[in-house]
Amino acid sequence: MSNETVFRVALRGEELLNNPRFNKGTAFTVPERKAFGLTGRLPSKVNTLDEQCERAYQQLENRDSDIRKNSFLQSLKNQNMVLYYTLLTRHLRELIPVIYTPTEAEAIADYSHLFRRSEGLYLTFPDQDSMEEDFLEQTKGKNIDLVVCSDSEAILGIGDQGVGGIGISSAKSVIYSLIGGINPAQTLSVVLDVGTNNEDLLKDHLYVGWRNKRIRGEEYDKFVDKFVQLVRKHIPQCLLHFEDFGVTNAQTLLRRYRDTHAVFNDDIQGTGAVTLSCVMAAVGVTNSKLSEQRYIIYGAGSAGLGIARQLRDAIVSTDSMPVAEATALFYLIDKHGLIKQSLGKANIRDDLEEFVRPDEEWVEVKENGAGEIGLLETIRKIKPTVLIGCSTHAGAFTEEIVKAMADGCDRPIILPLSNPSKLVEVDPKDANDWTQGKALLATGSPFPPAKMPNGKDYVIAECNNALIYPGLGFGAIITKSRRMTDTMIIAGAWAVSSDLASCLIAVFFLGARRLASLSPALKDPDDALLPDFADAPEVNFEVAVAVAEQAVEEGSANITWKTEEMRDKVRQHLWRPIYGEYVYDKDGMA
Ligand SMILES: NC(=O)C1=CN([C@@H]2O[C@H](COP(=O)(O)OP(=O)(O)OC[C@H]3O[C@@H](n4cnc5c(N)ncnc54)[C@H](O)[C@@H]3O)[C@@H](O)[C@H]2O)C=CC1
Ligand SMILES: CC(=O)C(=O)O
Ligand SMILES: [Mg+2]
Repeated sequence: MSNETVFRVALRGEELLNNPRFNKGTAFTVPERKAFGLTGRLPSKVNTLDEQCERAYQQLENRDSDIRKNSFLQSLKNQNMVLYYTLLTRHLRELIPVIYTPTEAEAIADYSHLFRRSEGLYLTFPDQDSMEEDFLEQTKGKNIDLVVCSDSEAILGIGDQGVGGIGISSAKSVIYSLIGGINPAQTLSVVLDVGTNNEDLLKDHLYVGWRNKRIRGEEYDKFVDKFVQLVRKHIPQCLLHFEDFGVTNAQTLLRRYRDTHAVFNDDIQGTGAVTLSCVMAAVGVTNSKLSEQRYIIYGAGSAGLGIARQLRDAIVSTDSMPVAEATALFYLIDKHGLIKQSLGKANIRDDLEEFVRPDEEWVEVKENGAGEIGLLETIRKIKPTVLIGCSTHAGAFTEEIVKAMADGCDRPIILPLSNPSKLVEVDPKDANDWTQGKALLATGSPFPPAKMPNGKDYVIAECNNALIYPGLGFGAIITKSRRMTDTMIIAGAWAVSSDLASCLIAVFFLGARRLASLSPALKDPDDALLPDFADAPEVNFEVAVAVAEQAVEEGSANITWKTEEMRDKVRQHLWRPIYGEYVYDKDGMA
């Protein structure tokens, strides 16, 4: 059970007050104060958690900017974990943007100036000889279920942030607990500090990371491998989540480790899953099928390729379309324009091979001023129904582009997904106005509602992987906690091929379908394409149940839960922030 109500605790006095996991501050009861040597260390009033929340919220509201609120919440997290998560839970919609995108991007970019205290495990390239010791210092006896790691090369859309990338590992871990229900004490946030190519950081004398150019090639691979092998050796049952790696390493690491450990790349798989849910909901509104769309993916990096593959795989499995035919529905555009044969090997990454368009398709299309087939040329020729942005190219979907989309179909599906908000490909309000409310829209960061021509609000769904990865991960964790290695093997018989990634993709697909089924737009076509983040815990509960059901049904987990008891079983594993009752025990938790 994740929510014990009586804790045997070995800490006393200052040590207890300084431990965020166990500290209750003014909520320590009188008997606890006596038992733990706290009476003289606290003011006499015993507060309820409600009162503490009220006070903390007032203090938060006094901060005049989101970045200051972010710092305040960071401090609170370091002081009192239950209060931190309770406050976030009670003001979820308001505070997610403060602890996650867009504000966390600002906090990461200014990490070395805002730094106060450690947020997790910092593994630095020159210190690799002591990696195992450092790793064990933070993991021993903790029963870690989840490790979130980043090498910081591609943080959100703001690029290489060096050691500051610990901020994204830590924010993603918090979201797992807040929305997914994973016990925060059983998560570990890691930054792999392999240097940085961010000149501003290298020049900054206050930079707290390793001041060195980014390590590449064999040295990098060995360093990351050393870390992954430690995870496998010491916490073999955990889910290892990769976040915001550069696109080449992201693909390579997923490929390299997916057969031997439960690894998950959020930018590829999580984004693919949430975008699939969003597009499923949108085609529900237009009363069409995934296989009846033509897709442009603008920005063919980790997210773009993950989305293309996830949508393509879904088309193959739901609409029974052959793989080659489904793949041909996709047009990927990157920095050098449409990805087509004549761009040549030098401009096309190997992993994009299957999506390369044949040149003969474009011989009659006039290139743009840069000598490329750009976004506009592609839209005019193929009349896409879906346009997805994950390019970090702010404002790329101009009025001309958006109107060209609307010229080609009645209800264009336009998803500018780049984060943070300032990098969005188009402000959804503009896209809505330019198409007289016809565009079906969702963004990667939160935006205010747009106005429909009839004066009604059009709620802009947030199509962010955080709406689905906590449930996917939680479902996978409770499933794999029994015997993950067997899961890989057994799932092979069920899934497309015998590797864990295929199993997870299949399982994720079910999670995505469950999320899509919760779309408000399916009840009212003018409503949001995805559920609101305020409902994210309930939504992710459903996702976790779907994932667990699938894992049990296919026999990929050694658990005997019956379908009808699945919801209760998943619920029992959910962690929620509550203060337990403490009993002093010198051999208890510390
Ligand atoms: N909403 C969500 O859940 C998610 C959103 N994202 C966002 O998507 C964006 C990309 O993220 P990743 O794929 O992880 O980064 P990435 O660096 O792997 O990919 C970005 C791609 O865009 C291309 N690109 C850059 N400028 C371009 C331009 N002017 N025209 C066309 N392509 C261009 C790059 O060459 C690269 O291939 C970021 O802003 C990120 O925050 C990423 C993951 C999840
Ligand atoms: C949401 C996310 O993972 C990103 O923007 O990178
Ligand atoms: Mg990311």
